[in-house]
Amino acid sequence: MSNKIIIVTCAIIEYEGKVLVAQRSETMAHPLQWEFPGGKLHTRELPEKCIVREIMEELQLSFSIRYRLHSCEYDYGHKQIRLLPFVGTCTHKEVKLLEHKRIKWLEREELRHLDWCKADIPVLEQYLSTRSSK
Ligand SMILES: Nc1nc2c([nH]c(=O)n2[C@H]2C[C@H](O)[C@@H](COP(=O)(O)OP(=O)(O)OP(=O)(O)O)O2)c(=O)[nH]1
Repeated sequence: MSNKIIIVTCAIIEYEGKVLVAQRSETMAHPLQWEFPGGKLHTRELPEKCIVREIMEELQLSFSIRYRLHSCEYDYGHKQIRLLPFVGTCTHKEVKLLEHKRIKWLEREELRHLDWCKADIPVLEQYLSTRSSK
């Protein structure tokens, strides 16, 4: 059990009916696992600003938020993460990979087949259960 909570924003980016997923590189924490891209909230930063900044910094994509999902906490033992998920879109699908190993655009039925970071599983389930009603 860890008492240090790291606040992390993440983006579920939808474009032409597909969803962007990103594979963490060998040198990152959770190497080669899949995630919704994003990053740590800076001091006094609004989560909405953070996620737009991170998606530009990591993928050179301009992210527009459509709605938020509930935050999800996960305890990795040595660190505790609170993920703040945002669902939105972007203006094109070509990315520049500045941190990740690769990305994929997947149908939502394909999303469960990946080796996800553990903290992302409840975010994914929440997204799959709410998306069709939005
Ligand atoms: N971005 C992101 N991080 C996640 C997800 N799931 C998950 O467990 N994490 C963890 C991995 C890291 O421990 C932490 C986020 O760190 P990061 O390395 O992506 O964030 P960052 O770009 O702001 O980090 P830094 O290199 O600037 O310190 O949250 C996710 O879906 N997206």
